[in-house]
Amino acid sequence: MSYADYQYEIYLDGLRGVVPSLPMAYADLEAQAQAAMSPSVRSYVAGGAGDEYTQRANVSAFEGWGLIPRMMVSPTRRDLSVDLFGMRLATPLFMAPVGVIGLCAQDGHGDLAAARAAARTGVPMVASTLTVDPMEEVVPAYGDTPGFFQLYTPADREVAESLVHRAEAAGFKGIVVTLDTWIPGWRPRDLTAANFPQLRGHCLANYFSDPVFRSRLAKLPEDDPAAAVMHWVQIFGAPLTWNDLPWLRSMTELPLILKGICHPDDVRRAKDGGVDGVYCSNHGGRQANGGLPALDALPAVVEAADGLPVLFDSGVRTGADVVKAVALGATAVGIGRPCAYGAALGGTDGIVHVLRALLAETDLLMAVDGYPTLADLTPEALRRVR
Ligand SMILES: Cc1cc2nc3c(=O)[nH]c(=O)nc-3n(C[C@H](O)[C@H](O)[C@H](O)COP(=O)(O)O)c2cc1C
Ligand SMILES: O=C(O)C(=O)c1ccccc1
Repeated sequence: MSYADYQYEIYLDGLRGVVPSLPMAYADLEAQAQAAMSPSVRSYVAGGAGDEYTQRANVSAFEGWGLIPRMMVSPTRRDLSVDLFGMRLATPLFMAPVGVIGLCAQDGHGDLAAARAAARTGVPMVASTLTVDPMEEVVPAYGDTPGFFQLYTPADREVAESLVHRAEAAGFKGIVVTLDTWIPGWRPRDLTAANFPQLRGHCLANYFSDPVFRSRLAKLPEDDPAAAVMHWVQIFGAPLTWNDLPWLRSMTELPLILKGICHPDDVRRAKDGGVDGVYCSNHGGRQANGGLPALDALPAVVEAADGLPVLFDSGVRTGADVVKAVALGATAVGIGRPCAYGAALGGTDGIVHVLRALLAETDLLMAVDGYPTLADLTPEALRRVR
């Protein structure tokens, strides 16, 4: 069995007259999923900051590199597995944290859909702080696949500590602290519709179920949801400084990963502060417009990380993108919007399809181009084409 076998499965189904019900090309996935979403979920998921230049550049940056084919390697068996924080993962993929993926699934439980997709594929999910279902209900659906908890660090430190301790107790295998979103970026699509899902009370289950958060309220969220949302607004974001890293580090013995790191100096400070990994990302161009595509930030981040694991996301749409990110030094590659679109079209099955298609294409590229293991994918395998 290899990931490439997904294509034989599809062609053999075709002999029985069965054609795939889910899209094969990313452009079709995106178009069909956006059509299936409500206008408010669509603008939130599909949109980004400003005129979305950076969001588009994240995707087109991959076209700036070409993989050089190698022949006579006979890569009949490929190895896509990676070591991450002492765990052996079957593939380099993970599901990037997507708050509101919960709302993307037609049944309104997209976090559980993603968790079940993790169980079925072995691709870990990084669960957002912003989920429809509380973390204690998400983790059991992971099966044997490890999962990670993404923390938006609340200004109320005791709430932050409570969330992290719950994440540990729930069984997550690492904490990803997102640094680039203590305040939302300027998002014209959402502003046009005056639409921000969390303000309407969506995806706040981790807060509303939190004993410390609840202890701060005059009336419980069940009795006065509007007041609970307003309290959430007040504590949601804390603009952290490097002086806060010792506190973050002290909160957990689980692997600690900082998300949103794009500058080599920030990598060095993170390393000095004892993190276990850095996560190079510009939040899919949702936060700051006009910046460097995340892929272009990756090589310097990898160099400064000097052996520390580097997670990467922003703009990954195809197997070729996965191969290029790995060749530029990513230890693991995060899939964001494509999973949300998979959830919109087919819940768990839709996400599983998106992940299997990405893995099949990655595996086939390694086969056709003669790179049997991820370790063979180095910067020398790539050439800048523009
Ligand atoms: C709808 C949506 C919600 C997101 N929510 C979160 C979140 O809760 N926490 C977080 O760290 N990143 C969040 N992200 C950012 C993703 O983790 C990831 O960085 C981004 O999706 C990568 O860009 P791409 O999807 O265009 O590849 C979100 C992204 C999207 C599209
Ligand atoms: O939409 C996002 O990307 C996101 O993660 C977020 C969450 C809360 C406030 C602002 C942005």
